[in-house]
Amino acid sequence: MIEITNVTKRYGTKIAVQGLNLNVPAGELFAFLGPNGAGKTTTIKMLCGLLFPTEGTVKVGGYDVRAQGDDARRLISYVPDMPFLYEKLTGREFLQFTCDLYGMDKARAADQTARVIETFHLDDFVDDLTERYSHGMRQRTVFAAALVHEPRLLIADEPTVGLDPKSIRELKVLLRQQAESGVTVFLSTHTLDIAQELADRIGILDHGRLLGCGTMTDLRRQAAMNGSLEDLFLKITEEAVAEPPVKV
Ligand SMILES: Nc1ncnc2c1ncn2[C@@H]1O[C@H](COP(=O)(O)OP(=O)(O)OP(=O)(O)O)[C@@H](O)[C@H]1O
Repeated sequence: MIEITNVTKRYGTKIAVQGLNLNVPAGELFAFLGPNGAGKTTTIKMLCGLLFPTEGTVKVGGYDVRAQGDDARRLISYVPDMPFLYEKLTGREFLQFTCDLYGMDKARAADQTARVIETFHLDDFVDDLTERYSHGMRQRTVFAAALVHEPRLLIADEPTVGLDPKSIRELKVLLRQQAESGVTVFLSTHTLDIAQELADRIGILDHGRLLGCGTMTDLRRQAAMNGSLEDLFLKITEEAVAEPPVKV
């Protein structure tokens, strides 16, 4: 579903992503980790077509994000770490607006809107203006909007930050269910225990280079140690200096 091939992204002389190769198959829950400034957001923006690589290609669902952007974007939903809602719309109006953006016909939009309102337990507040929502209510509404058009690739940047334990549990269940239903989930996070618990595979990026990528077993083998993802992450990033990037 995701094919990133030899991608480098420069901002002027600054190299944010360097020689990145990464394939993520359909239905995988992939966690993308890295210290601050590693290049995660830059990579995500290239996946969504918000930025283009300086070198290399990014494909989603077989579509080149640059040359066939409309086709690629139809498959994608992106939930950024600071989700945006139109404050003067109600949650329901925001969902309708999202359905319109994706060109959904009225019947499908109505069915899908009802489905996500139920899934995310929005009934109690979906007809209130979103400016009155708490962080958790906003996050649930944003995820509902992200899934209302049934994307094939769901990209979520730090989705659990600021949520209470029950909402985190619900979100974790939802992300796994999405992956099991065939949706590719690309999760960028600093919360390593969530990545360890949820992800099929984990990629570790630092200074724009992919230092490690695989299952927990693969990463333990690479780091030559048994430990938590936190232990592996610290070892791999600390040992990374001057190591060549991993090709996946
Ligand atoms: N618009 C920009 N212009 C110049 N440099 C940028 C720009 N955006 C990002 N960078 C730089 O590119 C590098 C990668 O940034 P990016 O935001 O992709 O990292 P990140 O892994 O998402 O970090 P964080 O975890 O802190 O959000 C950083 O050194 C950052 O300063």
